[in-house]
Amino acid sequence: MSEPRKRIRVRQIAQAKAEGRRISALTSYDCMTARIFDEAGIDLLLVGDSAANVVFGANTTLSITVDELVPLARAVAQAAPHCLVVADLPFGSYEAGPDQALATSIRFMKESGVQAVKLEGGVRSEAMIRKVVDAGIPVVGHIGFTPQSEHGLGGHVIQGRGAAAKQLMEDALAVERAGAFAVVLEMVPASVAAEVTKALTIPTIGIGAGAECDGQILVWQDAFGLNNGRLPKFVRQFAQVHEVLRNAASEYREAVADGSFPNTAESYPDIAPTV
Ligand SMILES: Nc1nc(=O)c2c([nH]1)NC[C@@H]1CN(c3ccc(C(=O)N[C@@H](CCC(=O)O)C(=O)O)cc3)CN21
Ligand SMILES: CC(C)C(=O)C(=O)O
Ligand SMILES: [Mg+2]
Repeated sequence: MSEPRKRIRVRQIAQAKAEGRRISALTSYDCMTARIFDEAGIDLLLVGDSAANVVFGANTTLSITVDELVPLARAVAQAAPHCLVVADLPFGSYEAGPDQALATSIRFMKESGVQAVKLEGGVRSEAMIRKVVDAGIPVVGHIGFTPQSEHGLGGHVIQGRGAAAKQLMEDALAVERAGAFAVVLEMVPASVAAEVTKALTIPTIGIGAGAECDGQILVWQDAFGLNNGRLPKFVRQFAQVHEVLRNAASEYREAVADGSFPNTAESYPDIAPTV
């Protein structure tokens, strides 16, 4: 008999890099997808502030609040017993300083049951990461294109190209030095991400950062084709869920319209049949 699958912990994520095993990560925002991705053996689930876009319909991630993200994080943490579950700290919930970062992280740990938090920024966020880590809360960093600063960065701009590679490396080293157990690299040239991955002892998890990162993450609605809008270049569609759901909804509508749903088996008789 095989041993029951245990929850993946920060230690196993670090081990994966040492042993050259790639880390698979996806976003999740609800109990149903969390259960499915857990069953599929995904290592890490991120309750991303991208919920602002793919759950609440906003154009940027800036508007989502801690009060909005905590219940989604609770749903995911509860439904995924084997994945390492990480929650994003929303914009405005940690930048004021280490004390704010810790207070928000403690809220996520107490109220949602996630096992780690993620926050954006390298050198500029070093003190915040250190404070949270020192309280015993595992932290994932996030550098390169950081969506919460998209207005400052001037849109969805590739980071770390040419001379900017040096700053990206400094950000990566700052995140590692501060005690983060992993770092997301978003929208950076593959060659630069490869250099950063080699320079760090903690795993890099790429999104638009090439194949040489220690792991990959995608927003699930992009990866599985629920989102059929314009997708970033780094997305591969592994399924077409939008079509599956639209066809199912059309069939349901037709069955209701022509009276074929519900049939007798889907209805209650007045008196239960005797066996
Ligand atoms: N659905 C979704 N997927 C994501 O990957 C994602 C979010 N939402 N929300 C938070 C951030 C924002 N991210 C984004 C959003 C858009 C582009 C994008 O459109 N990129 C274009 C080029 C830039 C442009 O023209 O705006 C590309 O083709 O890669 C990239 C990353 C990544 N994250
Ligand atoms: C795309 C990932 C890394 C993210 O931060 C999010 O989904 O919010
Ligand atoms: Mg995010």
